[in-house]
Amino acid sequence: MLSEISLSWPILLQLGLSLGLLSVGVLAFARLAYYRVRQLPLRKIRGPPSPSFLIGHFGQLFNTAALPFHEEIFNAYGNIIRINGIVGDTQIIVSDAKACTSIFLKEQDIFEESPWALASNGRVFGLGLLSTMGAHHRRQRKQLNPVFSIKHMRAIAPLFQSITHQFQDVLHAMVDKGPQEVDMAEWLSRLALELVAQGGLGHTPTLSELYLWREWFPPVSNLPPKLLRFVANCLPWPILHHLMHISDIMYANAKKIFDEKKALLDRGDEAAVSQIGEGKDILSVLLKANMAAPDDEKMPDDEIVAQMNTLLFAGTDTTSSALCRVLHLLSEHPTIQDKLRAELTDAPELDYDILSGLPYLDAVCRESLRLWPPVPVITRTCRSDISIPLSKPITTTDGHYMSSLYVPSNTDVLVDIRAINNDPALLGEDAAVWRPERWLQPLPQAVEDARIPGIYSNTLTFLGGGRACIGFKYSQLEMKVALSQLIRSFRFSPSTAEVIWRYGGLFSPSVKGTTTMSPTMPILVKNV
Ligand code: HEM
Repeated sequence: MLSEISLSWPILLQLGLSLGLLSVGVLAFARLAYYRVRQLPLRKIRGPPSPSFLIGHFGQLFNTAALPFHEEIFNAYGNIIRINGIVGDTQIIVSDAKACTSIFLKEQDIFEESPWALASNGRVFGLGLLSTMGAHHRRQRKQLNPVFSIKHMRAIAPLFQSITHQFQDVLHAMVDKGPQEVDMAEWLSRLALELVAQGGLGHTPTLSELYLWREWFPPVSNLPPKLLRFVANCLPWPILHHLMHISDIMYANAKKIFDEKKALLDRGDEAAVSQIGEGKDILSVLLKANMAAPDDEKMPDDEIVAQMNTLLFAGTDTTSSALCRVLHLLSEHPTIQDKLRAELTDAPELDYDILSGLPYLDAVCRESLRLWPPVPVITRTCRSDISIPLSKPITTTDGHYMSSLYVPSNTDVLVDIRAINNDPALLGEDAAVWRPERWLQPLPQAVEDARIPGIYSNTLTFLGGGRACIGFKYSQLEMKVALSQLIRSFRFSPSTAEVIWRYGGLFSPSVKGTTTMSPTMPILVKNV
Protein backbone atom coordinates (compact mmCIF):
# COMPACT_ATOMS: atom_id res chain seq x y z
CA MET A 1 0.00 0.00 0.00
CA LEU A 2 2.79 2.36 1.04
CA SER A 3 4.79 1.67 -2.13
CA GLU A 4 1.65 2.31 -4.24
CA ILE A 5 1.28 5.76 -2.62
CA SER A 6 4.95 6.67 -3.08
CA LEU A 7 4.81 5.48 -6.72
CA SER A 8 1.81 7.65 -7.40
CA TRP A 9 3.56 10.91 -6.33
CA PRO A 10 5.65 11.33 -9.47
CA ILE A 11 2.62 10.44 -11.53
CA LEU A 12 0.54 12.99 -9.65
CA LEU A 13 3.25 15.58 -10.13
CA GLN A 14 3.41 14.83 -13.84
CA LEU A 15 -0.35 14.99 -14.08
CA GLY A 16 -0.41 18.31 -12.23
CA LEU A 17 2.27 19.76 -14.48
CA SER A 18 0.54 18.54 -17.63
CA LEU A 19 -2.77 19.99 -16.45
CA GLY A 20 -1.06 23.28 -15.61
CA LEU A 21 0.58 23.47 -19.03
CA LEU A 22 -2.66 22.49 -20.72
CA SER A 23 -4.62 25.24 -18.92
CA VAL A 24 -1.95 27.82 -19.82
CA GLY A 25 -2.19 26.64 -23.44
CA VAL A 26 -6.01 26.72 -23.44
CA LEU A 27 -6.03 30.19 -21.86
CA ALA A 28 -3.47 31.48 -24.38
CA PHE A 29 -5.47 29.95 -27.24
CA ALA A 30 -8.75 31.41 -25.90
CA ARG A 31 -7.13 34.84 -25.58
CA LEU A 32 -5.76 34.61 -29.13
CA ALA A 33 -9.12 33.43 -30.48
CA TYR A 34 -10.87 36.27 -28.61
CA TYR A 35 -8.65 38.89 -30.25
CA ARG A 36 -8.88 37.29 -33.67
CA VAL A 37 -12.70 37.26 -33.46
CA ARG A 38 -12.73 40.91 -32.39
CA GLN A 39 -10.60 41.70 -35.44
CA LEU A 40 -13.13 40.13 -37.85
CA PRO A 41 -14.50 43.53 -39.04
CA LEU A 42 -10.99 44.36 -40.32
CA ARG A 43 -11.18 41.45 -42.77
CA LYS A 44 -13.47 43.62 -44.92
CA ILE A 45 -10.61 45.93 -45.69
CA ARG A 46 -8.81 45.11 -48.92
CA GLY A 47 -5.26 43.86 -48.85
CA PRO A 48 -2.89 41.32 -50.37
CA PRO A 49 -3.57 37.61 -49.75
CA SER A 50 -1.53 36.28 -46.82
CA PRO A 51 1.35 34.02 -47.88
CA SER A 52 1.69 32.35 -44.45
CA PHE A 53 -0.56 31.77 -41.45
CA LEU A 54 2.43 31.79 -39.09
CA ILE A 55 4.16 35.01 -40.10
CA GLY A 56 1.58 36.64 -42.37
CA HIS A 57 3.15 39.36 -44.54
CA PHE A 58 6.03 40.09 -42.16
CA GLY A 59 8.55 38.34 -44.43
CA GLN A 60 7.56 40.64 -47.31
CA LEU A 61 7.10 43.84 -45.29
CA PHE A 62 10.20 43.78 -43.12
CA ASN A 63 13.26 42.86 -45.07
CA THR A 64 16.01 44.96 -46.55
CA ALA A 65 14.52 44.74 -50.06
CA ALA A 66 10.91 45.38 -48.98
CA LEU A 67 10.37 48.78 -50.63
CA PRO A 68 8.92 47.43 -53.94
CA PHE A 69 6.37 45.38 -51.96
CA HIS A 70 5.29 48.47 -49.99
CA GLU A 71 4.93 50.42 -53.24
CA GLU A 72 3.09 47.57 -54.96
CA ILE A 73 0.44 47.23 -52.25
CA PHE A 74 0.03 51.01 -52.01
CA ASN A 75 -0.62 51.16 -55.77
CA ALA A 76 -3.02 48.22 -55.59
CA TYR A 77 -4.98 49.00 -52.41
CA GLY A 78 -4.48 52.69 -51.61
CA ASN A 79 -4.22 54.51 -48.29
CA ILE A 80 -5.78 51.86 -46.02
CA ILE A 81 -4.48 48.31 -46.44
CA ARG A 82 -5.18 45.13 -44.48
CA ILE A 83 -2.19 42.89 -43.88
CA ASN A 84 -1.49 39.89 -41.66
CA GLY A 85 0.93 39.60 -38.77
CA ILE A 86 1.89 36.63 -36.61
CA VAL A 87 -0.57 33.66 -36.38
CA GLY A 88 -3.51 35.25 -38.12
CA ASP A 89 -3.20 38.70 -36.51
CA THR A 90 -4.75 41.44 -38.66
CA GLN A 91 -2.99 44.78 -38.95
CA ILE A 92 -3.63 47.93 -40.95
CA ILE A 93 -1.21 50.02 -43.01
CA VAL A 94 -2.33 53.65 -43.00
CA SER A 95 -1.27 56.53 -45.25
CA ASP A 96 -4.51 58.54 -45.09
CA ALA A 97 -3.97 62.09 -43.74
CA LYS A 98 -7.22 62.30 -41.77
CA ALA A 99 -6.65 58.89 -40.16
CA CYS A 100 -3.13 60.04 -39.24
CA THR A 101 -4.60 63.15 -37.60
CA SER A 102 -6.59 60.85 -35.30
CA ILE A 103 -3.60 58.58 -34.69
CA PHE A 104 -1.06 61.29 -33.88
CA LEU A 105 -3.15 64.21 -32.63
CA LYS A 106 -6.78 63.71 -31.67
CA GLU A 107 -6.57 60.17 -30.29
CA GLN A 108 -2.88 59.93 -29.50
CA ASP A 109 -3.53 58.45 -26.06
CA ILE A 110 -5.38 55.56 -27.73
CA PHE A 111 -2.82 55.05 -30.51
CA GLU A 112 0.27 54.79 -28.31
CA GLU A 113 3.72 53.38 -28.94
CA SER A 114 3.52 49.57 -29.21
CA PRO A 115 4.02 47.72 -25.89
CA TRP A 116 6.90 45.60 -27.25
CA ALA A 117 8.71 48.76 -28.42
CA LEU A 118 8.25 50.47 -25.04
CA ALA A 119 9.53 47.36 -23.24
CA SER A 120 12.55 46.78 -25.44
CA ASN A 121 13.50 50.48 -25.49
CA GLY A 122 13.21 50.51 -21.71
CA ARG A 123 15.61 47.58 -21.43
CA VAL A 124 18.21 49.17 -23.70
CA PHE A 125 18.02 52.89 -22.90
CA GLY A 126 16.29 53.06 -19.52
CA LEU A 127 13.21 55.17 -18.84
CA GLY A 128 13.76 57.78 -21.55
CA LEU A 129 11.34 59.34 -24.04
CA LEU A 130 11.17 56.19 -26.18
CA SER A 131 10.12 54.01 -23.23
CA THR A 132 7.50 56.05 -21.39
CA MET A 133 3.91 56.95 -22.25
CA GLY A 134 0.95 59.00 -21.03
CA ALA A 135 1.48 61.52 -18.22
CA HIS A 136 5.03 60.27 -17.53
CA HIS A 137 6.02 60.86 -21.17
CA ARG A 138 4.37 64.32 -21.21
CA ARG A 139 6.27 65.33 -18.05
CA GLN A 140 9.57 64.30 -19.63
CA ARG A 141 8.77 66.17 -22.86
CA LYS A 142 7.93 69.31 -20.89
CA GLN A 143 11.40 69.28 -19.34
CA LEU A 144 13.26 68.41 -22.52
CA ASN A 145 11.43 70.73 -24.96
CA PRO A 146 13.27 73.95 -23.98
CA VAL A 147 16.62 72.24 -24.59
CA PHE A 148 15.65 71.95 -28.27
CA SER A 149 14.42 75.54 -28.61
CA ILE A 150 15.55 77.86 -31.43
CA LYS A 151 17.39 79.97 -28.84
CA HIS A 152 19.43 76.96 -27.84
CA MET A 153 19.99 75.88 -31.46
CA ARG A 154 21.38 79.33 -32.22
CA ALA A 155 23.77 78.99 -29.28
CA ILE A 156 24.95 75.52 -30.27
CA ALA A 157 25.49 76.29 -34.00
CA PRO A 158 29.16 77.43 -33.60
CA LEU A 159 29.96 74.12 -31.88
CA PHE A 160 28.47 72.23 -34.85
CA GLN A 161 30.51 74.40 -37.22
CA SER A 162 33.76 73.66 -35.45
CA ILE A 163 33.12 69.88 -35.24
CA THR A 164 32.26 69.78 -38.95
CA HIS A 165 35.42 71.81 -39.76
CA GLN A 166 37.56 69.11 -38.15
CA PHE A 167 35.93 66.44 -40.31
CA GLN A 168 36.27 68.66 -43.37
CA ASP A 169 40.03 68.96 -42.76
CA VAL A 170 40.37 65.17 -42.69
CA LEU A 171 38.44 64.88 -45.96
CA HIS A 172 40.60 67.62 -47.53
CA ALA A 173 43.73 65.68 -46.62
CA MET A 174 42.26 62.54 -48.22
CA VAL A 175 41.52 64.15 -51.59
CA ASP A 176 44.41 66.59 -51.63
CA LYS A 177 46.31 64.75 -54.35
CA GLY A 178 43.30 64.19 -56.61
CA PRO A 179 39.75 62.76 -56.68
CA GLN A 180 39.22 59.80 -54.34
CA GLU A 181 36.43 57.30 -53.73
CA VAL A 182 35.44 57.84 -50.12
CA ASP A 183 32.97 55.83 -48.05
CA MET A 184 30.84 58.82 -47.09
CA ALA A 185 28.48 56.63 -45.02
CA GLU A 186 31.24 55.87 -42.53
CA TRP A 187 32.37 59.49 -42.56
CA LEU A 188 28.86 60.90 -42.04
CA SER A 189 27.96 58.34 -39.37
CA ARG A 190 30.97 59.43 -37.36
CA LEU A 191 30.11 63.09 -37.88
CA ALA A 192 26.47 62.54 -36.81
CA LEU A 193 27.58 60.60 -33.73
CA GLU A 194 30.06 63.31 -32.80
CA LEU A 195 27.44 66.06 -33.26
CA VAL A 196 24.90 64.30 -31.03
CA ALA A 197 27.51 63.22 -28.50
CA GLN A 198 29.24 66.59 -28.10
CA GLY A 199 26.06 68.59 -28.56
CA GLY A 200 24.07 66.17 -26.42
CA LEU A 201 26.39 64.87 -23.74
CA GLY A 202 29.09 67.47 -24.05
CA HIS A 203 31.48 64.57 -24.48
CA THR A 204 33.37 63.05 -27.36
CA PRO A 205 32.20 59.47 -27.98
CA THR A 206 34.06 56.21 -27.52
CA LEU A 207 31.22 54.10 -28.86
CA SER A 208 31.34 54.61 -32.60
CA GLU A 209 30.30 51.02 -33.23
CA LEU A 210 26.95 51.22 -31.47
CA TYR A 211 24.97 52.75 -34.34
CA LEU A 212 25.55 49.64 -36.40
CA TRP A 213 23.49 47.45 -34.12
CA ARG A 214 20.31 49.29 -33.47
CA GLU A 215 18.31 47.54 -36.17
CA TRP A 216 19.20 44.16 -34.74
CA PHE A 217 17.46 44.66 -31.47
CA PRO A 218 14.69 42.07 -31.25
CA PRO A 219 11.40 42.54 -29.41
CA VAL A 220 12.80 41.29 -26.10
CA SER A 221 10.04 40.30 -23.72
CA ASN A 222 9.14 41.86 -20.40
CA LEU A 223 11.35 39.58 -18.32
CA PRO A 224 12.74 41.00 -15.06
CA PRO A 225 16.26 42.40 -15.71
CA LYS A 226 18.16 39.64 -13.91
CA LEU A 227 16.19 36.85 -15.58
CA LEU A 228 16.49 38.58 -18.96
CA ARG A 229 20.26 38.78 -18.52
CA PHE A 230 20.42 35.10 -17.50
CA VAL A 231 18.32 33.99 -20.49
CA ALA A 232 20.29 36.22 -22.88
CA ASN A 233 23.60 34.84 -21.61
CA CYS A 234 22.37 31.26 -22.10
CA LEU A 235 21.19 31.85 -25.67
CA PRO A 236 23.82 31.03 -28.33
CA TRP A 237 23.20 34.35 -30.08
CA PRO A 238 26.31 36.51 -30.49
CA ILE A 239 24.40 39.57 -31.73
CA LEU A 240 22.27 39.57 -28.58
CA HIS A 241 25.38 39.26 -26.39
CA HIS A 242 26.94 42.11 -28.31
CA LEU A 243 23.83 44.24 -27.83
CA MET A 244 23.73 43.54 -24.09
CA HIS A 245 27.40 44.47 -23.94
CA ILE A 246 26.79 47.73 -25.84
CA SER A 247 23.81 48.54 -23.64
CA ASP A 248 26.02 48.02 -20.54
CA ILE A 249 28.84 50.19 -21.90
CA MET A 250 26.36 52.86 -23.00
CA TYR A 251 24.78 53.01 -19.60
CA ALA A 252 28.15 53.03 -17.81
CA ASN A 253 29.51 55.78 -20.09
CA ALA A 254 26.43 57.99 -19.90
CA LYS A 255 26.29 57.50 -16.12
CA LYS A 256 29.98 58.39 -15.74
CA ILE A 257 29.61 61.57 -17.82
CA PHE A 258 26.43 62.43 -15.95
CA ASP A 259 28.07 61.92 -12.52
CA GLU A 260 31.10 64.03 -13.48
CA LYS A 261 28.97 66.88 -14.81
CA LYS A 262 26.59 66.79 -11.89
CA ALA A 263 29.46 66.87 -9.40
CA LEU A 264 31.00 69.88 -11.19
CA LEU A 265 27.69 71.71 -11.30
CA ASP A 266 27.00 70.89 -7.64
CA ARG A 267 30.39 72.46 -6.85
CA GLY A 268 29.47 75.46 -9.03
CA ASP A 269 32.43 74.74 -11.36
CA GLU A 270 30.91 76.16 -14.59
CA ALA A 271 34.32 76.67 -16.23
CA ALA A 272 35.10 72.96 -16.07
CA VAL A 273 31.66 72.02 -17.39
CA SER A 274 32.32 74.21 -20.42
CA GLN A 275 35.52 72.45 -21.42
CA ILE A 276 33.81 70.02 -23.79
CA GLY A 277 30.66 70.97 -25.63
CA GLU A 278 31.23 74.56 -24.50
CA GLY A 279 28.70 74.02 -21.70
CA LYS A 280 25.83 74.41 -24.20
CA ASP A 281 25.32 70.69 -24.69
CA ILE A 282 21.91 69.22 -23.92
CA LEU A 283 23.08 67.42 -20.79
CA SER A 284 24.55 70.57 -19.19
CA VAL A 285 21.48 72.64 -20.07
CA LEU A 286 19.14 69.91 -18.85
CA LEU A 287 21.04 69.43 -15.61
CA LYS A 288 20.95 73.14 -14.86
CA ALA A 289 17.22 73.35 -15.70
CA ASN A 290 16.53 70.28 -13.57
CA MET A 291 18.37 71.75 -10.61
CA ALA A 292 16.28 74.92 -10.90
CA ALA A 293 12.94 73.04 -11.39
CA PRO A 294 10.44 72.71 -8.51
CA ASP A 295 10.86 69.41 -6.62
CA ASP A 296 7.71 67.78 -8.01
CA GLU A 297 8.88 68.40 -11.60
CA LYS A 298 12.48 67.25 -11.19
CA MET A 299 13.54 64.26 -13.29
CA PRO A 300 15.30 61.53 -11.29
CA ASP A 301 19.00 61.02 -12.15
CA ASP A 302 18.45 57.65 -13.86
CA GLU A 303 15.86 59.20 -16.19
CA ILE A 304 18.31 61.91 -17.23
CA VAL A 305 20.90 59.23 -18.03
CA ALA A 306 18.19 57.35 -19.99
CA GLN A 307 17.42 60.51 -21.99
CA MET A 308 21.06 60.78 -22.99
CA ASN A 309 21.14 57.17 -24.21
CA THR A 310 17.86 57.76 -26.06
CA LEU A 311 19.16 60.88 -27.81
CA LEU A 312 22.35 59.13 -28.88
CA PHE A 313 20.38 56.35 -30.52
CA ALA A 314 17.47 58.37 -31.88
CA GLY A 315 19.70 61.14 -33.21
CA THR A 316 22.68 59.41 -34.77
CA ASP A 317 21.52 56.90 -37.40
CA THR A 318 18.59 59.05 -38.50
CA THR A 319 20.71 62.11 -39.23
CA SER A 320 23.50 60.17 -40.91
CA SER A 321 20.95 58.32 -43.06
CA ALA A 322 19.44 61.68 -44.08
CA LEU A 323 22.83 63.22 -44.84
CA CYS A 324 23.90 60.18 -46.88
CA ARG A 325 20.69 60.39 -48.87
CA VAL A 326 21.13 64.09 -49.72
CA LEU A 327 24.73 63.57 -50.73
CA HIS A 328 23.81 60.55 -52.85
CA LEU A 329 21.06 62.51 -54.61
CA LEU A 330 23.33 65.52 -55.14
CA SER A 331 26.04 63.29 -56.60
CA GLU A 332 23.51 62.00 -59.14
CA HIS A 333 22.20 65.49 -59.97
CA PRO A 334 25.25 67.69 -60.74
CA THR A 335 23.15 70.66 -61.91
CA ILE A 336 21.31 70.83 -58.60
CA GLN A 337 24.61 70.38 -56.76
CA ASP A 338 26.11 73.34 -58.67
CA LYS A 339 23.06 75.52 -57.99
CA LEU A 340 23.31 74.74 -54.28
CA ARG A 341 27.06 75.44 -54.28
CA ALA A 342 26.44 78.81 -55.92
CA GLU A 343 23.94 79.78 -53.21
CA LEU A 344 26.33 78.69 -50.44
CA THR A 345 29.37 80.40 -51.96
CA ASP A 346 27.46 83.67 -52.33
CA ALA A 347 26.33 83.62 -48.68
CA PRO A 348 28.34 86.10 -46.60
CA GLU A 349 28.69 83.91 -43.53
CA LEU A 350 27.12 80.65 -42.47
CA ASP A 351 25.82 81.40 -38.97
CA TYR A 352 22.51 79.99 -37.71
CA ASP A 353 20.26 82.73 -39.08
CA ILE A 354 21.88 82.90 -42.51
CA LEU A 355 21.88 79.10 -42.85
CA SER A 356 18.21 78.92 -41.88
CA GLY A 357 17.34 81.58 -44.46
CA LEU A 358 19.02 80.00 -47.52
CA PRO A 359 16.07 78.99 -49.73
CA TYR A 360 17.75 76.44 -51.99
CA LEU A 361 19.58 74.65 -49.16
CA ASP A 362 16.24 74.46 -47.37
CA ALA A 363 14.49 73.16 -50.50
CA VAL A 364 17.14 70.46 -51.02
CA CYS A 365 16.73 69.28 -47.39
CA ARG A 366 12.93 69.35 -47.50
CA GLU A 367 12.72 67.50 -50.79
CA SER A 368 15.16 64.78 -49.69
CA LEU A 369 13.39 64.28 -46.36
CA ARG A 370 10.01 64.20 -48.11
CA LEU A 371 10.89 61.71 -50.83
CA TRP A 372 13.15 59.57 -48.67
CA PRO A 373 12.18 59.85 -44.99
CA PRO A 374 14.97 58.07 -43.06
CA VAL A 375 12.32 56.30 -40.92
CA PRO A 376 9.90 55.00 -43.58
CA VAL A 377 7.28 53.35 -41.36
CA ILE A 378 6.30 53.38 -37.67
CA THR A 379 3.90 51.27 -35.61
CA ARG A 380 1.29 52.23 -33.03
CA THR A 381 -0.94 49.87 -31.03
CA CYS A 382 -4.58 50.82 -30.54
CA ARG A 383 -5.39 50.72 -26.79
CA SER A 384 -9.22 50.70 -27.02
CA ASP A 385 -11.90 50.18 -29.70
CA ILE A 386 -12.33 53.27 -31.83
CA SER A 387 -13.67 54.52 -35.18
CA ILE A 388 -11.56 57.09 -36.98
CA PRO A 389 -12.66 59.20 -39.96
CA LEU A 390 -10.93 58.86 -43.36
CA SER A 391 -10.09 61.58 -45.89
CA LYS A 392 -11.88 59.66 -48.64
CA PRO A 393 -14.09 56.55 -48.46
CA ILE A 394 -12.56 53.17 -49.24
CA THR A 395 -14.24 50.24 -50.99
CA THR A 396 -14.53 47.11 -48.86
CA THR A 397 -14.06 43.50 -50.05
CA ASP A 398 -17.87 43.16 -50.37
CA GLY A 399 -18.13 46.27 -52.54
CA HIS A 400 -19.45 48.73 -49.92
CA TYR A 401 -18.05 52.18 -49.15
CA MET A 402 -16.50 52.90 -45.76
CA SER A 403 -15.85 56.51 -44.69
CA SER A 404 -14.46 55.68 -41.25
CA LEU A 405 -12.20 52.93 -40.03
CA TYR A 406 -13.15 50.81 -37.03
CA VAL A 407 -10.02 49.70 -35.14
CA PRO A 408 -10.48 47.14 -32.33
CA SER A 409 -8.22 47.44 -29.28
CA ASN A 410 -4.85 45.68 -29.48
CA THR A 411 -4.63 46.15 -33.25
CA ASP A 412 -1.27 47.26 -34.59
CA VAL A 413 -1.42 50.13 -37.05
CA LEU A 414 1.56 50.72 -39.33
CA VAL A 415 1.84 54.29 -40.57
CA ASP A 416 3.56 54.37 -43.95
CA ILE A 417 5.38 57.68 -43.70
CA ARG A 418 6.97 57.33 -47.13
CA ALA A 419 3.62 56.62 -48.82
CA ILE A 420 1.92 59.68 -47.35
CA ASN A 421 4.90 61.94 -48.20
CA ASN A 422 4.84 60.66 -51.79
CA ASP A 423 1.13 60.36 -52.44
CA PRO A 424 0.50 61.35 -56.11
CA ALA A 425 -3.13 62.15 -55.19
CA LEU A 426 -1.75 65.05 -53.12
CA LEU A 427 1.45 66.08 -54.86
CA GLY A 428 0.60 65.24 -58.46
CA GLU A 429 2.16 62.92 -60.99
CA ASP A 430 5.74 63.96 -60.22
CA ALA A 431 5.43 62.97 -56.53
CA ALA A 432 8.15 60.32 -56.94
CA VAL A 433 10.61 62.74 -58.57
CA TRP A 434 13.32 64.45 -56.51
CA ARG A 435 12.71 68.08 -57.43
CA PRO A 436 13.85 70.65 -54.80
CA GLU A 437 12.28 73.45 -56.89
CA ARG A 438 8.81 72.34 -55.77
CA TRP A 439 9.53 74.01 -52.42
CA LEU A 440 10.29 77.37 -54.03
CA GLN A 441 6.67 77.76 -55.12
CA PRO A 442 3.33 77.14 -53.37
CA LEU A 443 2.52 73.44 -52.89
CA PRO A 444 -0.55 72.02 -54.70
CA GLN A 445 -3.85 72.92 -53.05
CA ALA A 446 -4.52 69.20 -52.42
CA VAL A 447 -1.52 69.06 -50.07
CA GLU A 448 -2.75 72.09 -48.11
CA ASP A 449 -6.29 70.68 -47.98
CA ALA A 450 -5.10 67.26 -46.76
CA ARG A 451 -3.72 68.80 -43.54
CA ILE A 452 -1.05 66.18 -42.95
CA PRO A 453 -0.50 66.27 -39.16
CA GLY A 454 3.32 66.45 -39.30
CA ILE A 455 5.55 69.03 -37.64
CA TYR A 456 7.68 69.46 -40.77
CA SER A 457 6.65 70.78 -44.16
CA ASN A 458 3.39 68.92 -44.78
CA THR A 459 5.21 65.61 -44.33
CA LEU A 460 5.28 62.94 -41.63
CA THR A 461 9.07 62.58 -41.72
CA PHE A 462 9.40 63.77 -38.10
CA LEU A 463 5.85 62.71 -37.23
CA GLY A 464 3.40 64.96 -35.36
CA GLY A 465 1.70 65.17 -31.99
CA GLY A 466 3.03 64.36 -28.54
CA ARG A 467 5.56 61.79 -29.75
CA ALA A 468 6.89 63.78 -32.71
CA CYS A 469 10.66 63.92 -33.09
CA ILE A 470 11.94 66.21 -30.36
CA GLY A 471 15.28 66.60 -32.16
CA PHE A 472 13.96 67.82 -35.48
CA LYS A 473 15.39 71.35 -35.27
CA TYR A 474 18.65 69.90 -33.99
CA SER A 475 18.84 67.57 -37.00
CA GLN A 476 17.96 70.39 -39.41
CA LEU A 477 20.85 72.41 -38.03
CA GLU A 478 23.22 69.43 -38.23
CA MET A 479 22.25 68.79 -41.85
CA LYS A 480 22.53 72.40 -42.93
CA VAL A 481 25.90 72.94 -41.23
CA ALA A 482 27.32 69.71 -42.66
CA LEU A 483 25.97 70.26 -46.19
CA SER A 484 27.02 73.90 -46.33
CA GLN A 485 30.62 73.07 -45.48
CA LEU A 486 30.83 69.96 -47.66
CA ILE A 487 29.25 71.38 -50.80
CA ARG A 488 31.28 74.58 -50.65
CA SER A 489 34.54 72.65 -50.45
CA PHE A 490 34.01 69.44 -52.42
CA ARG A 491 32.38 68.13 -55.57
CA PHE A 492 30.60 64.78 -55.24
CA SER A 493 29.92 62.36 -58.10
CA PRO A 494 28.78 58.72 -58.34
CA SER A 495 31.41 56.06 -57.75
CA THR A 496 31.86 53.02 -59.97
CA ALA A 497 30.09 50.85 -57.37
CA GLU A 498 26.28 50.92 -57.43
CA VAL A 499 24.81 52.29 -54.19
CA ILE A 500 21.50 50.74 -53.15
CA TRP A 501 19.32 51.57 -50.12
CA ARG A 502 18.29 48.94 -47.61
CA TYR A 503 14.76 49.18 -46.25
CA GLY A 504 14.20 48.69 -42.51
CA GLY A 505 13.45 50.66 -39.35
CA LEU A 506 15.79 53.06 -41.09
CA PHE A 507 16.92 53.41 -44.71
CA SER A 508 20.63 52.69 -44.96
CA PRO A 509 23.00 52.81 -47.93
CA SER A 510 24.92 49.81 -49.15
CA VAL A 511 26.83 48.60 -52.19
CA LYS A 512 24.91 46.30 -54.53
CA GLY A 513 26.08 42.71 -54.21
CA THR A 514 27.64 43.08 -50.73
CA THR A 515 26.24 41.54 -47.57
CA THR A 516 27.71 43.71 -44.81
CA MET A 517 25.09 45.32 -42.58
CA SER A 518 27.20 48.44 -41.92
CA PRO A 519 26.06 51.45 -43.94
CA THR A 520 28.42 51.91 -46.92
CA MET A 521 28.29 54.62 -49.58
CA PRO A 522 31.33 55.09 -51.82
CA ILE A 523 31.28 58.46 -53.57
CA LEU A 524 33.87 60.15 -55.75
CA VAL A 525 35.08 63.26 -53.93
CA LYS A 526 37.28 66.04 -55.31
CA ASN A 527 38.21 69.49 -54.12
CA VAL A 528 36.20 72.33 -55.64
C1 HEM B 1 16.73 63.38 -40.05
C2 HEM B 1 16.83 63.07 -38.79
C3 HEM B 1 15.71 62.51 -37.94
C4 HEM B 1 14.55 61.90 -38.31
C5 HEM B 1 14.04 61.60 -39.71
C6 HEM B 1 13.84 61.57 -37.08
C7 HEM B 1 12.59 60.96 -37.06
C8 HEM B 1 11.93 60.62 -35.90
C9 HEM B 1 10.67 59.92 -35.86
C10 HEM B 1 9.88 59.44 -37.07
C11 HEM B 1 10.33 59.78 -34.57
C12 HEM B 1 9.09 59.06 -34.01
C13 HEM B 1 9.44 57.64 -33.65
C14 HEM B 1 8.30 56.89 -33.04
O1 HEM B 1 7.45 57.47 -32.38
O2 HEM B 1 8.26 55.68 -33.20
C15 HEM B 1 11.38 60.38 -33.77
C16 HEM B 1 11.39 60.42 -32.40
C17 HEM B 1 12.44 60.92 -31.66
N1 HEM B 1 13.57 61.54 -32.14
FE1 HEM B 1 14.01 61.88 -34.07
N2 HEM B 1 14.57 61.98 -36.02
C18 HEM B 1 15.73 62.58 -36.49
C19 HEM B 1 16.72 63.16 -35.74
C20 HEM B 1 16.75 63.23 -34.37
C21 HEM B 1 17.78 63.86 -33.58
C22 HEM B 1 19.00 64.59 -34.16
C23 HEM B 1 17.46 63.66 -32.27
C24 HEM B 1 18.19 64.12 -31.02
C25 HEM B 1 19.21 64.90 -30.95
C26 HEM B 1 16.22 62.91 -32.24
C27 HEM B 1 15.57 62.52 -31.09
C28 HEM B 1 14.36 61.87 -31.07
C29 HEM B 1 13.70 61.45 -29.84
C30 HEM B 1 14.25 61.62 -28.44
C31 HEM B 1 12.51 60.86 -30.22
C32 HEM B 1 11.44 60.29 -29.30
C33 HEM B 1 10.42 61.38 -29.04
C34 HEM B 1 9.29 60.95 -28.13
O3 HEM B 1 8.89 59.79 -28.13
O4 HEM B 1 8.79 61.84 -27.43
N3 HEM B 1 15.81 62.68 -33.52
N4 HEM B 1 12.34 60.89 -34.62
